Amino acid sequence: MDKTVGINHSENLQKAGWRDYYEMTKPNVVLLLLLTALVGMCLSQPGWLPWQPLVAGLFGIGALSASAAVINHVMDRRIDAQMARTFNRPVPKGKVSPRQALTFALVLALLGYMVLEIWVNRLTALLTLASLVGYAAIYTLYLKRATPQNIVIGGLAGAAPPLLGWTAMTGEVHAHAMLLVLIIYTWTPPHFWALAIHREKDYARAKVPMLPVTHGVEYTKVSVLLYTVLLGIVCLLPYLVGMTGVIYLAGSSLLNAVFLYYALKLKYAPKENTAMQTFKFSIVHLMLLFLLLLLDHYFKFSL
Ligand code: HEM
Ligand SMILES: CC(C)=CCC/C(C)=C/CC/C(C)=C/COP(=O)(O)OP(=O)(O)O
Repeated sequence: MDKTVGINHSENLQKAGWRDYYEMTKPNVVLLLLLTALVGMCLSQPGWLPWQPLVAGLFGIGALSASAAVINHVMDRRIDAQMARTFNRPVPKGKVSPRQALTFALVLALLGYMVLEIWVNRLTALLTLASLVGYAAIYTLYLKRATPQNIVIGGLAGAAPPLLGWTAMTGEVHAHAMLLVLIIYTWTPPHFWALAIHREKDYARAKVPMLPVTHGVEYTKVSVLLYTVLLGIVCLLPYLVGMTGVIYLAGSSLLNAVFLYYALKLKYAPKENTAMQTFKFSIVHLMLLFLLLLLDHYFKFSL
């Protein structure tokens, strides 16, 4: 059955509540982004963090990320209306008008930017704003519709938060922060393409040129596998440059072995739900990987 309904133009058919606004901020994604920003903050220095850049930094990065997510809901409303996964979102449903959503996004962005500028530093404010533009404008408005490499290029915006956390504490870009960015950047293709394989028909119907639509599911599975191997190598770098210790090395190797198992299964012995399982595991993988970085860091300083 075709569950998609198209945009509901009869204004406010159902009244919008705070839950609709909350949903548009992609809260689970923003929470994980904030964990990676927090890890960037913690790894930038030994011992306890100063509370002002900690609280203001997380608030500002969170508010600008949420704003980017709301803008994505507005700009993608026509695409979202055609996909089973997204047709029920507040904007395509007509619960929140594009103008209301954009006003909400503007308030979040102004608030977030001001907090970063006043209580953190200008470098962090500008880099976070650049990430918002990278995701909400460059990825959403252009790349997503233009090329199957959309998420590879656009992934840089979502990978930025560890660097944003680091600069919030130190005011400087550091090579160790760039390694954390590189990890998320390499993680993004298997994270997203696993889901895109599962939702290939959705994307085809909405005419979004995602890799499984343009190059086929088998080609995408090979790409997931290759990026997962690359991720395993990139995850070794923090240990090899002396940034982390053996706790991280052992834990991350285990996580990457499990990710590789899913990627191999997806290519060579898939069941109906393997793609979705791989996508779900990617989220657990990134969360545990960044928690491991924290554990490893504080263990080193407690010795
Ligand atoms: C260009 C980069 C990215 C793309 C295209 C992408 C794509 C997606 C998509 C389409 C979903 C929705 C799945 C659904 O609704 O069932 C999703 C979910 C998710 N993504 Fe990503 N993602 C990207 C980067 C990231 C980053 C950087 C993070 C965090 C560090 C992240 C964390 C998550 C989380 C936590 C979910 C689950 C959300 C939920 O269950 O509500 N993603 N991703
Ligand atoms: C300031 C800053 C760090 C900004 C980055 C913000 C951000 C929310 C990044 C996450 C990337 C993401 C969820 C992409 C999916 O978009 P999609 O349109 O492909 O997925 P959808 O179909 O679920 O909307």
